[in-house]
Parts: sequence; structure tokens; C-alpha cells
Amino acid sequence: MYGPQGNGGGSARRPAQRSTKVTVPEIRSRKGVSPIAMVTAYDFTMARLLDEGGADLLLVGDSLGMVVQGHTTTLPVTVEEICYHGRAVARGARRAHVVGDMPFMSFQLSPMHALENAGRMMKEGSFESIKLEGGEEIAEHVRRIVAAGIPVMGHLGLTPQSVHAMGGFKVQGKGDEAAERLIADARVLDEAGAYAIVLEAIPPDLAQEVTAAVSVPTIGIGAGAGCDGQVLVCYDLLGMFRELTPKFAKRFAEVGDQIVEATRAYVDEVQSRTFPAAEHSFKPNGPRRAATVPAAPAKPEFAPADEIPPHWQTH
Ligand SMILES: Nc1nc(=O)c2c([nH]1)NC[C@@H]1CN(c3ccc(C(=O)N[C@@H](CCC(=O)O)C(=O)O)cc3)CN21
Ligand SMILES: CC(C)C(=O)C(=O)O
Ligand SMILES: [Mg+2]
Repeated sequence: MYGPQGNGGGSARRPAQRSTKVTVPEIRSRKGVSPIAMVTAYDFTMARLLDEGGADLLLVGDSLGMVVQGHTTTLPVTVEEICYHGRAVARGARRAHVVGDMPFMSFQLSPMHALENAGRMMKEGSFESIKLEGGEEIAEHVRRIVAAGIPVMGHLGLTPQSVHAMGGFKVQGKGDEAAERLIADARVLDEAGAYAIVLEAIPPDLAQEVTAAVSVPTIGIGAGAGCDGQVLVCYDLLGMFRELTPKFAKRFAEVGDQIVEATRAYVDEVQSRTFPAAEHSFKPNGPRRAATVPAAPAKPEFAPADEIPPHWQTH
């Protein structure tokens, strides 16, 4: 175990950090008080670092289909996969609240289907709440899940599970009609009992309107500074994901460059035999009597051609 104190016993470099969990009531109470910082995480090591950095919520996003698995959309991700990553993240999150993203087709079928999978995610994924994409069409789903004691985060605007319906990862809520629909959806989610709502890739003035129209915090990604919080994909924030660069993905570091440089240095040292040095090696065994070590029999470097099985002989 890692001890009861969040800072691992008072290293001088690390500020004192509370180890008590961020809770759903606390998140709700921060609307209009202090901005909420959410970031995605997919494994233990990253969760530990993001938690130490003070992230309030860690989202095990279905974006893992893209940044972890290398798919071009989030659609292939399964409940099992989200749960596997959720257990790893939960072990690393001392203070941060851990949210599980309900993957494509794990909740759409019916409110009971949504409840069943939400329950599975709480049991098998160690999550403290779940998130699902959609508005009015999933209001009953949200009510059912909330009624079972599972906190629900909503997600409106650019909902990546609808990428093919949207014709790509495109800004949403443009024009009066789309804006009115989005505000109405947000109100419905609020009334259905969602404790927060992600607003993705919408005009900042619309996000501000939505934020004013609901009683719960809005968490923006590409939705301007007027939201009650922000969320970013961890690999975007760290500058590690270069395949896709949404306008809103600010890089707070260039860890990707550092990884490439570190790998180059490692490869060079392996090739020049400067790594491993003595300090990376164990104590030598010392000399042994020659008689105890039989000399290896002389072997040809390659098997003669007539010893190579016919199906391996290419010429
Ligand atoms: N690494 C990563 N970061 C994300 O933010 C993210 C994922 N993956 N995967 C799941 C979804 C997909 N997302 C995306 C992907 C691309 C754009 C994008 O390129 N948007 C254009 C606007 C296009 C338009 O409206 O015409 C942009 O310039 O930002 C936006 C969101 C957000 N999510
Ligand atoms: C970007 C966030 C909101 C998300 O849904 C994800 O990472 O899957
Ligand atoms: Mg998602």
C-alpha cells in the first residue's frame, strides 16, 4: 500500500496533498465557485501523476479506442475494455474522482440496458460515476441510472460516438436551431439528475448560455472559458498524440518529443555499449574454476544448407 497520506510521507519537492476523495456533491457545489479540472487517464502510472498534479476528476474515456488502441474512432471500444482500464486508474487515483465513459452501444438500446451496463461498470471497473453521450433521447436512461444511486455525467455537442452521423469530428451547435436544441438537451439532463455535463466543440457563447441555464457544472472541451470546468485528453495535454490535433488540444508539455529523444539516447548507448554501466549491473560473481565450465562445442554460425529443412530453403 502507499500509506494514508497523499504525498507519500513528505518528500520536499511535493506539496502537501489531501488524500480524501473528491466527491460528487463537492463537484456540484463548485459550480460558480472554483473551476473543475478533469483529464482522461487510461492506466495506473498516468493516473498517479495526474492525481498528484491536482486533477479533480480522471475520466477513463472511450477516446482510449483512438489514443491507446489506435482506431480512427471511439466506436470499437467495449465495456470490458473500459472496465480493465478503470481498475488500473482507480488504483492510482488517491484524490481524484474516477469517471467511466459508457462506450458505443452499451447504453443506447433501452433505459434498462443502460442501467445494467452502468451497474457493471461500477462493479467491474471500480468507477465512482459514469458518463454517457446524448440529450433528450437518453433522459430516461439517465433517470434510471441515477435512481439506482449511480452518479451520471452528461455529454453534449460533439459526441464522438455519432461521428458518422455528424460527418466527422465537427463543431456542433452552430445556428439558432442547433443552439436551442443543445440548451434544451442540457436542461433535460439537469432535470434527469446528471451531476455535471461535458460540452464538447461548441461556440463559446453557446457554452456560456448553457452554463447559465443549468444547475450543475458544465465541463468544456473546445467550448471556451465560460464553462464551470475543463477536460482534455491526457496525451493531448502532454503533447504525446500527434495523429490528431483538435484546435482545443493545448499542449502543456512536449512529452512526445522527450520520449523520442530519450529513446534515441537509449538506442545509442546500447549500440556503443555505454549502457548498462557498472551502476546498472549487479555484483559480479567472481572467477570460477575453469574445470567447472565446459567449453562450448564449436558450432558453425549457420546450419549448412543440407541441414536446413526443405520448406525453409528459399534458394
Ligand atoms: N486525442 C484525442 N483528443 C480528443 O480530444 C478526442 C479524441 N482523441 N478522441 C475522441 C474525441 C474525438 N475528438 C475530436 C477529434 C477531432 C476534432 C477536430 O479535428 N476538430 C476540428 C474542427 C473540425 C470542424 O468543425 O470542421 C478542429 O479544428 O478542432 C475535434 C474533436 C475529441 N476527442
Ligand atoms: C474527451 C472526453 C470528454 C471523452 O469523452 C473521452 O475522452 O472519451
Ligand atoms: Mg468519450
